[in-house]
Order: sequence, then structure tokens, then C-alpha cells
Amino acid sequence: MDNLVDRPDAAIPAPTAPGATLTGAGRAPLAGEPLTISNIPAGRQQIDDIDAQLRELLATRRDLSRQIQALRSAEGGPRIEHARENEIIAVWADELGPRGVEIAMAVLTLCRGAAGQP
Ligand SMILES: C=C(O[C@@H]1C=C(C(=O)O)C=C[C@H]1O)C(=O)O
Repeated sequence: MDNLVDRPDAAIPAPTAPGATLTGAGRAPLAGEPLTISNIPAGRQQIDDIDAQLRELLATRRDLSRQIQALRSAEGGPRIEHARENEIIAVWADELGPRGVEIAMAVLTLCRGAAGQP
């Protein structure tokens, strides 16, 4: 697929990965870096790419979280630690307000799962 991000410099090489996006500087965007688009399909492509990255990160986070929970359970501890979860929620709240709290709680719910649940 063609790169849909604005690339004023025609000499910029094509992205190496199919569907990969580049900044105007011809490199992959850094996390948190603002991206400028000039049409709706370009913006939607960016959003789809970001959503895919978020899903991958969530899967990695869930795997790590489950490993920690299993280690603690194996040591006879509780699978869930509310104090740690409250610290995490507070960070999200500081950054994003009430919606951050909702997202943090959804993330924690995903990562906790229930016994025998994916
Ligand atoms: C991963 C852990 O275990 C559980 C899962 C957490 C998480 O997904 O962030 C946080 C606290 C615990 O309820 C941990 O204690 O760090």
C-alpha cells in the first residue's frame, strides 16, 4: 500500500513494511509525536495503524500481567493487588482525567481475566 502520510519530499524512500507510515521527515513516527494529515483516508489509515499497535501492546501487557499473577499465585500470594492497581489508575487519571480512569480499569480487567478465561 502507498504511504498516505504527507511526504512533501519526493526523495523520501518508501516504508519498508507494507502499510507502514512515515513522518514528513521520512521516518517512522515516535510514540506521542503529532502527525499531520491532509485528507480523511490518510487520517483513517493512521488511526487504523495506531489501533493495531494498541492491540499488540495490550496483548503483550496482558501476557506480562498474567505471568506476574501466576508467579505471585505460585508463591501463595493473591493474584490481584489492589494497591498496585490503584497506583496505575492514578497515573492514567493524572494524564487523561475521568476517561483515563475508565481506560485504566478496562486495561486492568483485560489483563486480570478470570481463571480459565482468555
Ligand atoms: C501484574 C500484576 O498483578 C496484577 C495485575 C496488574 C496489572 O495488570 O497491571 C496489577 C496488579 C495486580 O492486580 C502486578 O502485581 O504487577
